[in-house]
Amino acid sequence: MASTWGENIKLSIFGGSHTEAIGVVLDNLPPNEKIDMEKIRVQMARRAPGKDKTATTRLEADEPQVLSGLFNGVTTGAPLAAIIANTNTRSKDYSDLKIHPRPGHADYTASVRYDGANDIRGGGHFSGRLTACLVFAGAVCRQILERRGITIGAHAYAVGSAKDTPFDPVNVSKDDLNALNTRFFAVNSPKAEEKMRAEIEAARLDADSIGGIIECAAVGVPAGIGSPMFGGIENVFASILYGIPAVKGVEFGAGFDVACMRGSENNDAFYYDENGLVRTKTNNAGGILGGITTGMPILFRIAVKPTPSIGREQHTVDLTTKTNADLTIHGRHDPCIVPRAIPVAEAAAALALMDLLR
Ligand SMILES: Cc1cc2nc3c(=O)[nH]c(=O)nc-3n(C[C@H](O)[C@H](O)[C@H](O)COP(=O)(O)O)c2cc1C
Ligand SMILES: C=C(O[C@@H]1CC(C(=O)O)=C[C@@H](OP(=O)(O)O)[C@H]1O)C(=O)O
Repeated sequence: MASTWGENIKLSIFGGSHTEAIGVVLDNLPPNEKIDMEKIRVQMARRAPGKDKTATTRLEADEPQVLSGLFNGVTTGAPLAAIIANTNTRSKDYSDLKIHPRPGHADYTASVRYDGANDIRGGGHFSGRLTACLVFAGAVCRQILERRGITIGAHAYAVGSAKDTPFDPVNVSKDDLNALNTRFFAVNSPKAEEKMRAEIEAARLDADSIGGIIECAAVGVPAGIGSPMFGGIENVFASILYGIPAVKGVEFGAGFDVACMRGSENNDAFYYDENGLVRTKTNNAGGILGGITTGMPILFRIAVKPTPSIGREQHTVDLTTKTNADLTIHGRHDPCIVPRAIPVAEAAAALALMDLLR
């Protein structure tokens, strides 16, 4: 499987939702970087399952066990390897799904691709559980990036029809991002969180699920990072963001809205600020021109689909009898993926920047 990523750093993720553990190897990190395990735990806890009514009831400690690459609290330069135990599995919920693939999940395509040998339990290697590994690796990288003046933060931009206050594309600051990037279900406006929780609860009570959008920003990234044609910021970010299960769209800056703008409206006018730095008056470009950073905040949004495993009866097929069938899924699923995926988006951004800066 293509579970290895990165040009300059090498990220490799292994395991399945119900295997003994999942794990991650991250290679070519700079040596002698101090890594605070407590900061890693804060990020892991933001994503961990079993948190509240917006999440799956599967409860996992998500305590990473570092096997190598850290010694006396600093990176050694050797591959950093960690595992995270799977303890609260309930594999019987999945016994029927090899025959009756879940609409919206990877059961059918995985079975075709891997000749039926794929581990179906908990979604196997396709599970959102694997994002615990992304968060671990991202939590390491973001500590290194912080020391280089880079701060990353994200919030729930939308859940169903409930919307949060978006980032100010020009002035989003380190303080704004630091107010978000250690929180569960981070939002700019508490009112928005209330409305989002109501949307999630309504879907849950309806034996259904709901999607949304996560907005993420990185500030302090100097101008001049990234390369044409395929090594640009958009290329590198998109390739890791699409590795997050359930992500179906990625947009940068004004994104798809540019399609209905005129050039005079979309172009971000340059000016020199009081420190002699080139800045732009607007930031429709999301901090990226020609794949290269402008020095303005990098801004992107990801569209997260509604959780495929829902409680309602659905139509599927029986792969053994080759007939149409009905399916009722038994299991513990997130009614909405957005709240738990916020730290995952930040982690992906940290990995992308680490790769681009290395
Ligand atoms: C943090 C996170 C949690 C998820 N939780 C669930 C879940 O509880 N149930 C489910 O069916 N899918 C869940 N997903 C989504 C599926 O893993 C995903 O839809 C599936 O692997 C198919 O991949 P695709 O949606 O990218 O096509 C979750 C994804 C993430 C990132
Ligand atoms: C365990 C996690 O989320 C899981 C992601 C997931 C899926 O299909 O993606 C399905 C569920 O797995 P299970 O049926 O084993 O409970 C979620 O609980 C996690 O994110 O740590």
